[in-house]
Amino acid sequence: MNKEFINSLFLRTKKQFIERSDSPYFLILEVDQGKLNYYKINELNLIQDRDTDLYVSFLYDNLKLNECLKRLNKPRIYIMSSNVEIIDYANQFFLDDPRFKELNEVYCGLLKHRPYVTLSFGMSLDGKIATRTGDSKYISGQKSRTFVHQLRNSHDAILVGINTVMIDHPLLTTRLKGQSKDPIKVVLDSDLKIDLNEPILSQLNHTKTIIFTSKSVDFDKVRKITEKGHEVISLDTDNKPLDLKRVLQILKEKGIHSMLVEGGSTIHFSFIESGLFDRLFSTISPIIIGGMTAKSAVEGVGFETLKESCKLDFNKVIKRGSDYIIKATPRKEGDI
Ligand SMILES: NC(=O)C1=CN([C@@H]2O[C@H](COP(=O)(O)OP(=O)(O)OC[C@H]3O[C@@H](n4cnc5c(N)ncnc54)[C@H](OP(=O)(O)O)[C@@H]3O)[C@@H](O)[C@H]2O)C=CC1
Ligand SMILES: Nc1c(N[C@@H]2O[C@H](COP(=O)(O)O)[C@@H](O)[C@H]2O)[nH]c(=O)[nH]c1=O
Repeated sequence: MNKEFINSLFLRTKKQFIERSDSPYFLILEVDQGKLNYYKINELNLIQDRDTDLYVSFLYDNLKLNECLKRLNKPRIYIMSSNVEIIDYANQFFLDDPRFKELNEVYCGLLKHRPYVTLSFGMSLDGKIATRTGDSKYISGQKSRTFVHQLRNSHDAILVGINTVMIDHPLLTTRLKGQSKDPIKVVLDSDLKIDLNEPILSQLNHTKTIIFTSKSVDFDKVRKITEKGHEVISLDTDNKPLDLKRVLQILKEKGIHSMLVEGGSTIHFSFIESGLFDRLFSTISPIIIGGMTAKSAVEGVGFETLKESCKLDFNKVIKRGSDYIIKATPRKEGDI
């Protein structure tokens, strides 16, 4: 794909994207051998890039998208939008259509130099994500956990911090009825503390795990991990915490376009503080955990003043079983 071409398109339309509340999306089709089969180009005013096999169209409604996709034969599809609802819709559409499931070459996301980042956590009514002893499985009820597995299914990767791995020993797989896809697992672990017997490093796991570390780590351990089929990426510094921008950039270069961040509290704060997320799902369950030392959903050092705090918009409240899932997105500058 010609990134420069796409970037220039994005820049040209940025103003329009931001100003319209029903922001349009554009569809980029990379088509087999330059042929658009069974498809009337004029219908969507497709623009063709001279140097590549890319066709671009600006779309305003989902119906047209359905029509267009049904007629195409083996396209690679990139749907870009500044509107997360559209991304959700498009993800849903492709997941429901077996033809596109097979293609597995669909990218729905924002045009950025990093993956599209979704934060998700399950907390008690009093904002705790674990008890003081670290017991956390599970705070969320069965139905909201299914929702989280749907999120896992629709993201390319899932990221957690090393403490979560060491305390929870998670699987981080997608467990849904019927066909589903496991995300690539990503762990931030500066000192490579991860135990080789962790479930996410077991060979029974289908997708690989990428561990980000700092420069000085035990190379023998790195070898053992890579022999199991996983990857260790050492950032060229011993600075702590690991540089999230760099981590995200590397993941994007590896073809990871969307990433779910599932904790814990320290990781959440890092993403929030640096503004490196696009949406957040907070699942609230009707239980109270209490305890000064029990982890809250977001910790780290926290913001000093309310002025500095992270402002969000509530977009949606979803009821799943006895839980409420709140979807929120970062408030854009200038919003009230
Ligand atoms: N209910 C829920 O939804 C969830 C609950 N949890 C709970 O959260 C708890 C763990 O949370 P917590 O202790 O905060 O630990 P985290 O899982 O957030 O891991 C934090 C560690 O990650 C490493 N790290 C590396 N780079 C970064 C970075 N840029 N930003 C932040 N951390 C980085 C650091 O260790 P180092 O310096 O060694 O690299 C840091 O101490 C567990 O009890 C778990 O059960 C976790 C997830 C979800
Ligand atoms: N406990 C908890 C969550 N925990 C997250 O899920 C991970 C466990 O995944 P798995 O081993 O695949 O089931 C755990 O390490 C943490 O990242 N998430 C939620 O939505 N709600 C919950 O109540």
